[in-house]
Amino acid sequence: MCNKDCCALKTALQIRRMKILIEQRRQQEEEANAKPKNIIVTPESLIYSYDDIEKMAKLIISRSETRPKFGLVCGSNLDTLTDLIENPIVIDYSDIPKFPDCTIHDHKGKLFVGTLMGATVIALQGRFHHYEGNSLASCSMPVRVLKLCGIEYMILTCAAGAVNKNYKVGDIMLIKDHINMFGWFGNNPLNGPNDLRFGDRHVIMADAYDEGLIEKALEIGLEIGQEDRMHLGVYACLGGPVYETATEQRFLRSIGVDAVGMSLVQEVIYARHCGLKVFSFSLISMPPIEQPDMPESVRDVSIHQGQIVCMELLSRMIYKIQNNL
Ligand SMILES: O=P(O)(O)O[C@@H]1C[C@H](O)[C@@H](CO)O1
Ligand code: HPA
Repeated sequence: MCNKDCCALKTALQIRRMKILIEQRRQQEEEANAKPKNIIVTPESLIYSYDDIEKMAKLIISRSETRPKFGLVCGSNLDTLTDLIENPIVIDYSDIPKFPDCTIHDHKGKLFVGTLMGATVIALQGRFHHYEGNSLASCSMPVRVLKLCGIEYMILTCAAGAVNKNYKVGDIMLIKDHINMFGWFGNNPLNGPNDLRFGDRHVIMADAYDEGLIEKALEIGLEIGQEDRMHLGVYACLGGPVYETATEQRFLRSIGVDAVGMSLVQEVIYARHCGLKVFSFSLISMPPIEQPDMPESVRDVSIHQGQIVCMELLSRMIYKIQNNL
């Protein structure tokens, strides 16, 4: 299913050609970086320097005895994912120099370092959203910190509203692709001078969501008998904090979007820029606009059931990856 759905344009040949082009441009970029800059907008990429990121990473890994393999960002309604982490060391964001504050419900501003299914995991209980007043580079900065901590896999989660009429509250959407509305209008966390220590100037996004990891997640859905609750879909990031209008939702549906949210894609961009493998899923927290809204108590129960499935999915994913299953 994945091969068919996961982008017709993603042929191996096309990606290889793009990689050759990127390699050719690396040298030009090194030369260009050495020249004085003539920058007309405040560049996102200058907000955190490599040194800033390295200092944060050193502080975090000094608290861990083993090398972390997995990074996790817990979305809204998904802070309970950190309950899976054994013997965690917990660091307040306020103790990490230059980390912004979390200002919204469910995002507690705590970083966990610990073990999950035998692997060392660094989990962020709280992300930064653009609508809170953060630049996109600040929103995605933690991904670079985790990269310098040594992780290989970036697991990104979020709450989302259903656009696909077959989705229900409490369902899980495995993200196979996204539409980056910010990017359409020239707003990208990579805007500005590129630091080659993180990655190349241009980033291929046609294979952003790792197909092998999606396959594993689909297998897990079957193993735990939750395949009806689990979907494979396309996420669109709007700016928030307002929810989309009915017309916006119909428009999103018409262009192939299955769920809509206010985050995640900028983190995926940073993760792919620095070569991390990405696995992402959304917990559906709002029904599509055409479905009648449900009483709060019913919605809470459905979300709670979804949270439990997300916990099972996460721990089995880590187990499978860790044991090459
Ligand atoms: O961090 P995520 O994307 O999970 O949070 C979403 C976006 C809003 O902050 C909130 C809306 O319900 O959930
Ligand atoms: O319904 C939604 N719409 C947009 N963003 C969201 N984030 C959580 N739920 C939603």
